Amino acid sequence: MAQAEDIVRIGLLGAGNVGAQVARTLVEERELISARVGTPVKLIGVAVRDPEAPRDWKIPGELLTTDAEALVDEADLIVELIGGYEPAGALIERALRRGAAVVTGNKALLATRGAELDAIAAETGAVLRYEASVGGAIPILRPIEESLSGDRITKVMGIVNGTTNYILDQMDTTGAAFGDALAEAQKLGYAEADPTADVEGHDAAAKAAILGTLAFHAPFTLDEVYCEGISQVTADDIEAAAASGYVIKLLAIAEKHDDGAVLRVHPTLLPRTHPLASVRGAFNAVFVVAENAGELMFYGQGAGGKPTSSAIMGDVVATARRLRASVAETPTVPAGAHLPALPIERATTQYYIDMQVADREGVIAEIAQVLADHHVSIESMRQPGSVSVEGEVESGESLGAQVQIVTHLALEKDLDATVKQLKSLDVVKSVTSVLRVEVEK
Ligand SMILES: NC(=O)c1ccc[n+]([C@@H]2O[C@H](COP(=O)([O-])OP(=O)(O)OC[C@H]3O[C@@H](n4cnc5c(N)ncnc54)[C@H](O)[C@@H]3O)[C@@H](O)[C@H]2O)c1
Ligand SMILES: N[C@@H](CCO)C(=O)O
Ligand code: NA
Repeated sequence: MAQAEDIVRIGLLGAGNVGAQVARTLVEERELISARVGTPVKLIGVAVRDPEAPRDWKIPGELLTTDAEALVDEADLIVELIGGYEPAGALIERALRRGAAVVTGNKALLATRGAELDAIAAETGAVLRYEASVGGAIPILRPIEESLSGDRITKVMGIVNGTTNYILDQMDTTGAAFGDALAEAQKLGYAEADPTADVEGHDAAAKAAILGTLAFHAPFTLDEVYCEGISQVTADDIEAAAASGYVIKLLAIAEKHDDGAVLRVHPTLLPRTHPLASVRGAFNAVFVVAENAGELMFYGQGAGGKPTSSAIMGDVVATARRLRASVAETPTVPAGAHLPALPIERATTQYYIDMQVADREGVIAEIAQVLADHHVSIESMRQPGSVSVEGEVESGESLGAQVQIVTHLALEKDLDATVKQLKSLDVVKSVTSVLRVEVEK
């Protein structure tokens, strides 16, 4: 596309939370960005759905258009910030097919059609970059793709959704109600257009698929990620966790095994001393473990218009430099690469089990035996004291007691079988919650 000393013509699709900030930077900081690229850059148009809509930054009227396709056909570099599958997917494909570069933050699309879009880009020699899609402002994809390209990554684990971290943090620290905390996260520009994607873990799962793909050099898709969101996490769970010295976080984990990889997203208990436990508000943090590098931690603002625009602009500068230099890129995921996604039953982690049990002798021994029978060993056990069951208690009936167990590392398959058998015991009235625990990084 652009030749040396040419102007790099940039087309922006979407001017919402992130897009408006990107437009502002491209207009107000045009000289700086051009100097960083080494070639003049120019924002030639901003495709929007409604030119009259109020925005966080007022875009000059002459840049606004509702004809996204025409803009795609004219620009050297397209920044896609509409989000969702369509029309974003078709517009990105259209740009790549004509060899134009694309910068996007669209994790939902990348986690479903990433390999296909990469293949189109490879075919036409177009550049496709998406640093903003994971961890907002945090430089995480480029370090994985470039800085760690001479090492073997074995695990990536982190807090990658700002909205849910904000909600859990507010519930934990201020006792805010779930709905109020979500409304605030939406107001602050952290949430997806449909916040179900955040709350049910789909956004984090898309990010897990992207992280796994780049870390393990093989394609993984959203539907290969085991996913549990935070809608089942109650204020009682958070309180019980706090009483035992834990905090609940939604973690995304991609773990390499000899014969594949387990990718999973679920609420997780972390000891308050764990580095990820202190990640507050909409901040994100990602641990990367590599054979030679050991443990690395990346931390920063994971959501919000301005922070995310920083990652978009980094990709814009890097891409515009590439257009100018016309250097071919070696793909991070080689054509034909394949690594099986393993089922959640293959995951190994620690577990927290909270139960209401009969308050009588021998109960603990009976429970311990069930765990032992399934090769699940106990790290710690608490009995926060007898608690009353709700409603009327007839005289002579036992009140029941609470038992909280944290296991050592166990296989998910064994844990499932353990919980199933515990539920069938007469002495176990109910298993109130089962949560995975990460004690180690
Ligand atoms: N907000 C964040 O913190 C954040 C962080 C990282 C990545 N992202 C991703 O960036 C993208 C944009 O996020 P956002 O928060 O800015 O979303 P947003 O909903 O605020 O903005 C999207 C904009 O696109 C517009 N739009 C919809 N259809 C259009 C069309 N056909 N043509 C032109 N414009 C159209 C909408 O009117 C809206 O203004 C999404 O893919 C999101 O997942 C967002
Ligand atoms: N909705 C996303 C935006 C950042 O990708 C989040 O809350 O993390
Ligand atoms: Na990022």
